[in-house]
Amino acid sequence: MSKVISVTDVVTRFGENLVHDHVSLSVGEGEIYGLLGGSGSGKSTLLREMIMLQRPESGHLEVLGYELDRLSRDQAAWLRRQWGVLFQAGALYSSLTVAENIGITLKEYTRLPPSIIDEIVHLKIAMVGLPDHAARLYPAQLSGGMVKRASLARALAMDPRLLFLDEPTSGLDPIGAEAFDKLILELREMLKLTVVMVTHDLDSIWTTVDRLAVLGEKRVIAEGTLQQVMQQSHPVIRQFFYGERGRLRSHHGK
Ligand SMILES: Nc1ncnc2c1ncn2[C@@H]1O[C@H](COP(=O)(O)OP(=O)(O)OP(=O)(O)O)[C@@H](O)[C@H]1O
Repeated sequence: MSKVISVTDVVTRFGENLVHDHVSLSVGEGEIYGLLGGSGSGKSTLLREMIMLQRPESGHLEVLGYELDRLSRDQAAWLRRQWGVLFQAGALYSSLTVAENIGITLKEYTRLPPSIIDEIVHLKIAMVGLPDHAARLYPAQLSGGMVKRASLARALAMDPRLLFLDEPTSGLDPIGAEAFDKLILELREMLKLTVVMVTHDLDSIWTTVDRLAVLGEKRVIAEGTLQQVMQQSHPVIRQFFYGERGRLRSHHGK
């Protein structure tokens, strides 16, 4: 499997706070890759580094064959259009309708006529399982699950090859979270996406993730398939998957 993201020896520091101390991992094409770890272990920061919102102090990140610290402006602009991002809070513009939120990047980055943009917007709305009338609603008129789906539709507006998700199921009830996981799996199949997902939702990990890295103690404690990672005896991993009582913390099998 070819690599689409390589993180090599990344060191990240905020003032005195050393967050990553030589973190390395790689994401293969077409994978749903989970970034796991306790609160403050640097998952979101690593995701932000992958999408060029932040730079590490040292080390290398390579995405789709490009080293992120050696890009021309044109290459950086091209690369930014190869991914869609779903941030934790959804981050839709509250003064725009769902359709306007989804169409905004198409308006900005393409010269497509409004009628075609409108068609694409409605296609994306259908793709994420929202009813067509949701196009006319404002974010405040949506349920939590609908906000996630509308944000996902916006992330998919430019037909990205990569999708970055930061805690996609947080704030959803178990049924909503399960439906969202199913949607991610369907979209990966349909659109041949590679997905990087920050999560600590165990059910989500069981059902969606192909490979994962567990961050802890400022580094990658384990990387591999769920089976490979669960075989590790590191206390952080035992605690994460087996909890205080040493019993497996999820009922779902993959
Ligand atoms: N912009 C910033 N300035 C200063 N410190 C930061 C900044 N961003 C993150 N940090 C710190 O870096 C550490 C890692 O934060 P990060 O949000 O990446 O962790 P996380 O694993 O995603 O945590 P959570 O699961 O709680 O979201 C934390 O100690 C945080 O306070």
